[in-house]
Amino acid sequence: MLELDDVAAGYRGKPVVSGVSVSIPRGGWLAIIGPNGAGKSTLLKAIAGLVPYTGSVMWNEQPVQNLSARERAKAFGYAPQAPLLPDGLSVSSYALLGRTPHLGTLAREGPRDFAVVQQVLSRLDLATMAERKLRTLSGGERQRAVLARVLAQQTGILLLDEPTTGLDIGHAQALLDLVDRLRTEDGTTVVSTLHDLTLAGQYADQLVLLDKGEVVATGDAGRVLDAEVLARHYDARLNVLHGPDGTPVVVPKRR
Ligand SMILES: Nc1ncnc2c1ncn2[C@@H]1O[C@H](COP(=O)(O)OP(=O)(O)OP(=O)(O)O)[C@@H](O)[C@H]1O
Repeated sequence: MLELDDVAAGYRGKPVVSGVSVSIPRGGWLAIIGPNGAGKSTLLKAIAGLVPYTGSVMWNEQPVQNLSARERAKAFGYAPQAPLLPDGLSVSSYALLGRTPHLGTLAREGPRDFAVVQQVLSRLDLATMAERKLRTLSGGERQRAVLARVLAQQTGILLLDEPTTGLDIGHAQALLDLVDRLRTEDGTTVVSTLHDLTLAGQYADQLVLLDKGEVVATGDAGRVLDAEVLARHYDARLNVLHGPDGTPVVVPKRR
């Protein structure tokens, strides 16, 4: 269980997000949605321990501040929105970095580590470019390499900042399906920001809508993806239709 209670976070002592309280059960998926600048990435970074916060973040009933660096790296896998990549590294060497928290002091990677990396690369459609340098990849391929490193980390919680940015619809679906499988098979807990509201509703079982740093709606997709609520907070013209299984489909309306 990941529990946030009255979390506020920001920069140089000035909060940009506040009053966030939410519980995500093991294997749950929380999508943080909201307009640009609402504070989504900041909230994710606070959970990852990368920006200071007030309030509490508990993992399995323990404050995460009490975790050692290694425990934290085993518990939290964080994929930032636009990471700086070591361009000269190959895709497989980069993904192998995700195994670091699992190695003993001074220990080298073993067969299991290589097997995990190989499996993740193949699931992300990167197996054929395992030996390519990161600088030679396309934008979407680089994005998938970042996710490969985080997935190879095999953490209890995945914190994914806009994981589908730059991915075509097929690769976006493959990635989200893979993450979904990890949570159902391994009980991985997922917190992700997502701009694609339809995908957020399809994959997450809980959504938090942030606007100007505050939670303005929370609950399942049927509740949060409400046309009037979204139009107001995104300042957008849109309709919410419903797919055959009842999931909301958010459609922009041209003037
Ligand atoms: N390092 C920083 N120092 C100061 N202010 C920052 C910093 N990073 C973000 N901010 C500000 O905090 C606010 C929230 O930013 P954040 O990146 O969390 O928003 P977001 O909801 O993820 O936006 P987007 O959808 O555009 O990615 C914005 O006003 C942003 O300008």
